[in-house]
Amino acid sequence: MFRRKRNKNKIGMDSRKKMSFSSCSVEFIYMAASPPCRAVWMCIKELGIDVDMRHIDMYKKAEHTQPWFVKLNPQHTVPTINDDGFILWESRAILGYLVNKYGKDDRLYPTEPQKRALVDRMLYFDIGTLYKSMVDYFQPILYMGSSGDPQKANQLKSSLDYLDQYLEIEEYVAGDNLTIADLAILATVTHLEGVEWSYKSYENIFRWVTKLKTELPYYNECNQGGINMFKDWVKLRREQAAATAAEEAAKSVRKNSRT
Ligand SMILES: N[C@@H](CCC(=O)N[C@@H](CS)C(=O)NCC(=O)O)C(=O)O
Repeated sequence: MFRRKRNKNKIGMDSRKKMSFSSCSVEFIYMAASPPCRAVWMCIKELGIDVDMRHIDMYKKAEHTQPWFVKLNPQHTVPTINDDGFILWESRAILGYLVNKYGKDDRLYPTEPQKRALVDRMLYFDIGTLYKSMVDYFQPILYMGSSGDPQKANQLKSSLDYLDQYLEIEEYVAGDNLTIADLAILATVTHLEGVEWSYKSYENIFRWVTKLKTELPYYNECNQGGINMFKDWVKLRREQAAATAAEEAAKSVRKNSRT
């Protein structure tokens, strides 16, 4: 287990925001554009707890590679929390921990075994199927300029089909009230807005997202800025990929005209 003493002075105060609700000692290290971070942020709001928010810029400054952060989390992923020396990463583990430790009741993460199993099933569905298929499809496009593997696109579509089926019979993804599985999956699905992949044709998903966007008073605060940040980054990556392709084409024309 990673435990570190909390040392506020090591971490610059400029990037910190204090959220004041009921008192706790959690430091939340996040990047707004990251879906797992948005999920944890929504959970913090839902629980009404007081956290120190530390934003790190992974896009322009690669702050997640700085020694202080790698020392804290060798996997250098956000979200990461520091709860008075208890360090935890992996968003779905963080969601469960925050509710277990700070929830006034077990509504967001039921303790009754079968109810909890249904929430866990959807959290595992998210990390192993839905979020995974989204990353598998979009990462080669955004990082390597690939045009997109149709087989991976189909995997993403079938993950969305499964979710759409689940939501045909349920109000929320794991039953008839909001749980941490909704927060995780809401953050995943809305990430598609950043790459302009429409999920409107998945009627039940669209209805559920629209409902949560109006039902959760903190939705915009925790999500909209991050989705826009991601959108800008996607635009930049696409422009860079187009410029590289144009340069390669010009090189090849020059080479052919010489031979
Ligand atoms: N399964 C992890 C995924 C975390 C993750 O990959 N976060 C990305 C941002 S969305 C990250 O920190 N990437 C930096 C890196 O992997 O070095 C979770 O849910 O927390």
